[in-house]
Amino acid sequence: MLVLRRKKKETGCCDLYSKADRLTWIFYLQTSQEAKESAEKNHFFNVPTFLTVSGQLHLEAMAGAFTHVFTFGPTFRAENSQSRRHLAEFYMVEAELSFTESLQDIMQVMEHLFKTATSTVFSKCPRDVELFHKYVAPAQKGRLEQMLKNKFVTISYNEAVEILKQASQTFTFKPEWGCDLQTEHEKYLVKHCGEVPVFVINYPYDLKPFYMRDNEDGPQRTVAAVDLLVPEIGELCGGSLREERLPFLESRLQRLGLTDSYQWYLDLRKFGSVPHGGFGMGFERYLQYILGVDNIKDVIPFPRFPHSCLL
Ligand SMILES: NC(=O)C[C@H](N)C(=O)O
Repeated sequence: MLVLRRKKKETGCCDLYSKADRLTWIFYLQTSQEAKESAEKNHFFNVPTFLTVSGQLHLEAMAGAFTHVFTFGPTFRAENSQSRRHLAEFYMVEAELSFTESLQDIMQVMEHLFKTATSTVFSKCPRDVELFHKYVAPAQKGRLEQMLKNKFVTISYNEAVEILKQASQTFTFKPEWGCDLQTEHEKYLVKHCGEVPVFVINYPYDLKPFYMRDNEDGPQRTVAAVDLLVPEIGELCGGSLREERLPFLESRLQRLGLTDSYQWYLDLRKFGSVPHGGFGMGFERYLQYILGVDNIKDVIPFPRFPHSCLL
């Protein structure tokens, strides 16, 4: 954690904590209806409060003032998944960069962060790393050293779907343009590219959240989104250019019926915005990958996942 924090600081990033989000962890987890009722009764914040899924929108506000910002903290997902790569609470390092107009700029920062953090962990904590590479995943060290020397591969979502369609392997989920990539697809793509980290870029518009920038390559066809897939794990990082154009954002939020909830976010554009983008990297998945740990629940002291919150 310290290495990631230091790496971001060294590159001139400003360290921020989304405090309002953090306050929400101390509250009892509730459904949105329960939260609304209890907020009406108790008037603590006067509004329903929730566990945060990401610090991104707060970072976007701060990137307007400080240009390059990052945060590192707990985030929550209510996905009912018992897989060896999902947690209900996980830590995420997130960065946001102003004055960037290309997804390549974001990918460069992602790759640089991954590589410099990993080399630093290897050189500063050799005994801890050695323990895992000796007893848990003996082949991992060589693979990672190789990976650090080579440039990550980039393919578009269109190319990814074509590769999957031409695969001799039969998938449980048939690959189709417009459908999300499943774990089995991600694994195949990484294998196809030589078991190296792979950036998949330009996903279908309808698959991605409202804040991603329309590529204008057809009527709402793709957005400037990127996912970084790594061997054994699948998605490690996700990011995008953000939609900084007010009319685009307004019409998308309107179609989704979210205009009122995100008025403050629209105001960021209304009163002056710049092209910007960012990404998030799951910390436990990062540890899983560099140490070669099979189950995500083994890289966090108190794993919380569906139907289990022991401590
Ligand atoms: N900061 C990011 O781009 C991460 C993204 N908001 C996510 O939750 O995956």
